[in-house]
Amino acid sequence: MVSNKNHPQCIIGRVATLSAWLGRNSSTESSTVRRKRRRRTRQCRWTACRRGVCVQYYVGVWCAPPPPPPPDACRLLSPVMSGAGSHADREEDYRFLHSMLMEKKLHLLFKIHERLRRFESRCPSAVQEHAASLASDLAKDLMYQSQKDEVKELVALLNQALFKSLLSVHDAVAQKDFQPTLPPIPDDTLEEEEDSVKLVSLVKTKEPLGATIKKDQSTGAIIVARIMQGGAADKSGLIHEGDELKEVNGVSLEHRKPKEILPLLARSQSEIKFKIVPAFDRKDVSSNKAKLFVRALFDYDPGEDPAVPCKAAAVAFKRGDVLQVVSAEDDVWWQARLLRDGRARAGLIPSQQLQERRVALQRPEALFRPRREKPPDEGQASEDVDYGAITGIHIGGIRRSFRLGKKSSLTTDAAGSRRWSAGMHGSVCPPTYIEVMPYHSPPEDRGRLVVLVGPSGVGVNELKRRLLISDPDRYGVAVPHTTRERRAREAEGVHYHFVSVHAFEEAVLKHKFIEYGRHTGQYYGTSLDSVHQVLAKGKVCLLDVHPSKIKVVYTSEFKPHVVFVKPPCVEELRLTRRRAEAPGDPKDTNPLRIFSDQDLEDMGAQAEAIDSQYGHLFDRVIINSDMAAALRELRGDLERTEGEEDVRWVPAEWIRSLERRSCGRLSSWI
Ligand SMILES: Nc1ncnc2c1ncn2[C@@H]1O[C@H](COP(=O)(O)OP(=O)(O)OP(=O)(O)O)[C@@H](O)[C@H]1O
Repeated sequence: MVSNKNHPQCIIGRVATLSAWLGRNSSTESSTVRRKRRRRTRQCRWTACRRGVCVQYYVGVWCAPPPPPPPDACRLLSPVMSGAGSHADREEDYRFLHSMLMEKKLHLLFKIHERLRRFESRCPSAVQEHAASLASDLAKDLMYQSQKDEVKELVALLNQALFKSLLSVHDAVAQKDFQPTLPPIPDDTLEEEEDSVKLVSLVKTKEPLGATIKKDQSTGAIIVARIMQGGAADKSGLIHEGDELKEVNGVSLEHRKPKEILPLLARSQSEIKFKIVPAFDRKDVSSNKAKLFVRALFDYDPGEDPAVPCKAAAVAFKRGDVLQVVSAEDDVWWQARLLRDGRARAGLIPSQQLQERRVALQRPEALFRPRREKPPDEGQASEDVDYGAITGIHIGGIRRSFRLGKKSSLTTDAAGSRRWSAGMHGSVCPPTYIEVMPYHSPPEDRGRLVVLVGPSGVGVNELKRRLLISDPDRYGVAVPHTTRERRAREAEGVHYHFVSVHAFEEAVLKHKFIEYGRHTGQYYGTSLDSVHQVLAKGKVCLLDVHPSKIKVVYTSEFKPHVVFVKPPCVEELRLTRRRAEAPGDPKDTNPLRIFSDQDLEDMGAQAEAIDSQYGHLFDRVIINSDMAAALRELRGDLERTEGEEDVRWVPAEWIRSLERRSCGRLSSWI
């Protein structure tokens, strides 16, 4: 709100004359005057009309036409370059000079310089430095003078908090009142050997300072170790990492330990004064504000971390949380904001490197063993229960999944862990962070892949079946392939794709299956093509797979929504599952699925193993205690994610699948 000296007409000028305008119809102003006024005024005004009376309020700056631009400094670079060729002896020198002078940042600097020069030449100065008090006086005067609606409206406007803030900002700028006034520097402040001491005075608020300090082991000096981005120290722009703190509120910090300094800060009332020796080679971190978003693949509680430099400055998070990394400069501790927290202030989190080291120290050796590929017969298929007629609708693909068999003999803890570690690790990368980006699915993108995973017997099939019945137009399942004979009432492409052994094995070799297995000498499998067919109909394709197969469809092409169906605690399982009925045809030869105590315990153990190894891929966890409630939750979740209100954080690799290099820093991990 600064105006040009030659045209000193700013808001205060207008407000001061408003009382004289009241009651005057705007039509009394000549159209030429109005035109001129409009031309000179930036487009920030509003009009109040009451009973034919029109009052115009102007907010803004009256500007003079801009002076002619000075010669473009960027254009000067071309002749410099063409002349440089003859002076540069070596091709290498010329190329260096060329890249330096043609650097985009250099050109931007020139542009900024030119703009500043142009602005400076206008000598802007405020015509009124006390707009806020003037407006407040005016409001008081008007309040008792007239009962007209226009007067009341003007008084209301002048009393608006936003308007008052605007005027006080104007006054602060006009008075160049940008910082609290510092007391004069005492004569004895500068010791002889210190030629560069800075006195910083910060107004104390409830907000923490947002900085950590440490003692330099070699010199004993107290050094600013970290400045949290968005914190009070960062916003002040006056304290930087590496600065040496000499005094706090006049108290010397010599021979003091960092923990003795905190009480000094706490003791100060309205202002904290620092005497600082600025860091010699301070890096400019302001240009380095990263826009890196990551999803945490582990839980982190600073309270439990003895190595964190400052627990209060650290951020606690849960696996699956999205964090914005604002500084990854430090190899050990990054600074990040927790998105669900909504706070602007960043805190410390372990860097990817640190977390990898920690995991490597903790992980049992078994996890580093090379992965053993299982032959398809080994536990991949357990049984095949045919589809059934569900309330009159034949729905293909309802079957017991090829997930690890519930009748597996691998039920002991040791066997269970062997099973998970051997078959489910796609990689030996330790889980740290995965780079993610926000993704809004386009409204026309109706087809969607939903992957359901869970331990055997938890109810994945039952949930899928009920979801299909609830809305067969919206949901679909991939029709599986089999090499067994077609039975009566079975239709090709509806219940199964019946193919020869040769065709099946050829498809296996061409990696056309998401998963496949053998049962009683026959192949069964779910192909990528059959998923495509469901999606092509604009339906949500429900796919239940063994968790180790998520990675086959965890691609930018499918962008699946992964739901983990989790069992409740064993006591609750006992109550709800003891005599659970099997899905499908009630005339089925095995209508009841009987769960022994051991089965229920195994289910819980499997769920834990799946969760710990694949949890980072889950978009949603649904606990299937009461079937109706779980179904409601699943439907609600799918409907919500189909809508536009939820932003999905998907692996950056999906979004930038064409620019693989960009993910080099944080490789995605499955
Ligand atoms: N919340 C529940 N309450 C009671 N019974 C349930 C519940 N959820 C599932 N069941 C029952 O548990 C049995 C197993 O369910 P389902 O076949 O859906 O499991 P699954 O996870 O698909 O197992 P698998 O992969 O081994 O086929 C079924 O008889 C089903 O009716």
